[in-house]
Amino acid sequence: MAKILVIDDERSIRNIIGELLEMEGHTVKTAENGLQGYEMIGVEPFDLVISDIKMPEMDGIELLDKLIETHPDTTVVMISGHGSIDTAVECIKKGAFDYIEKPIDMNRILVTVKNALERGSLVKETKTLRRKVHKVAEIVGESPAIGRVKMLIDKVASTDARVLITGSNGTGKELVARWLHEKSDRSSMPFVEVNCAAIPSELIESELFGHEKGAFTSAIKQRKGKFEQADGGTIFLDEIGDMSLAAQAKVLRALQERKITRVGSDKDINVDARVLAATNKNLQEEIAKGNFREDLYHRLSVIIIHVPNLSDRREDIPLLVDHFIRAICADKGKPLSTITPEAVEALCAMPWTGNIRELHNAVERLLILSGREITLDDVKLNVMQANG
Ligand SMILES: Nc1ncnc2c1ncn2[C@@H]1O[C@H](COP(=O)(O)OP(=O)(O)OP(=O)(O)O)[C@@H](O)[C@H]1O
Repeated sequence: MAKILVIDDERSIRNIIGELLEMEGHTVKTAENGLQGYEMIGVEPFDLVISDIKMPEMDGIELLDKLIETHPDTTVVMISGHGSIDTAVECIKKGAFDYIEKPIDMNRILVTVKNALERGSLVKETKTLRRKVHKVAEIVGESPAIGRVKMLIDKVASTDARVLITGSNGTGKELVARWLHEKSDRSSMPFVEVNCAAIPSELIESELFGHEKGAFTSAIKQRKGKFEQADGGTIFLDEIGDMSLAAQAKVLRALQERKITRVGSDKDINVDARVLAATNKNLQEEIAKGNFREDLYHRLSVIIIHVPNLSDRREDIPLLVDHFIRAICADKGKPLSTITPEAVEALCAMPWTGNIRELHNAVERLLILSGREITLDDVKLNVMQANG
């Protein structure tokens, strides 16, 4: 059943609609004006908002405008008084789903709510399907080293345990994080990635936790942070070892209390996001140097998945080369190229300090620069020499 928020300054209207919908099995909360309602929506999500138009503090139109900006997926139904039908029609043009006229007709409410909830679930379903179409790439490899990684993914994905993914650049840490999400019960909800190294330290707090309008000079409107965007889903904190100590303290609080506060606000917001983190740094060393908080490390590393270097699983290289040739040719709409066994052997013997990303780029380069068959000479000329 759905969670519905009824906003009206007339208590009798709130009660009539509330009781009716509760009898239908829905969970109903009420607010006296737009401002109060908007604050409640900031704290917990609602499947449907039913709002009066004329109200003190913040009216229904202003509320609708704000919701379209900050909660575009929320379905809104307006309640219009005798004189405000034109305004109600305006609201529908803006994005409200429908309106109900006063005096309230019980049957009309039930039909409108049913339709509005159906629309809401269709929007969610479409998003889920869209996400499914962008399927997560396969983890290719049959070596014992990658087999252990896959086994750990299968074991821990469906738990809500926090996972720290370690390994060098380009080994596939992000891919592991995506699979942990994909194989979890949260897979129909968002997977939100944050590259902690790419965000300047003075912006990271607002990026992670959001901000209120006017919280700082460039905060021209309210914005949800990544933790809120990941509510119900997974947040992936990539390059966590590069996060400033100040930001680490804030993340620690979010993990301990499962609550966040937007910059410029003093209100706590509950968030239910599973946290995955990755790093190519040795966090124990960073702790010893005073660059990383030990308490945060222990919060993040309930499970540790180490993704091995490609040089430690060379037996996977032929499979990966074959996989990348097929994937890149299909992607570019090119006929399938082949590669000679000697060329594969040469690729297997290379150092691959950039790991799978480097191998992928090398195969892409070979497909561009070689003929339909990739030979040992092609590898020597375009990969070995190019890599010095
Ligand atoms: N086992 C694998 N099979 C197929 N493709 C893989 C595999 N592992 C990684 N890849 C591909 O290699 C590329 C690099 O992987 P990914 O971005 O996950 O690495 P990373 O460890 O997160 O890198 P960085 O530390 O630089 O962020 C991606 O295109 C990914 O899809």
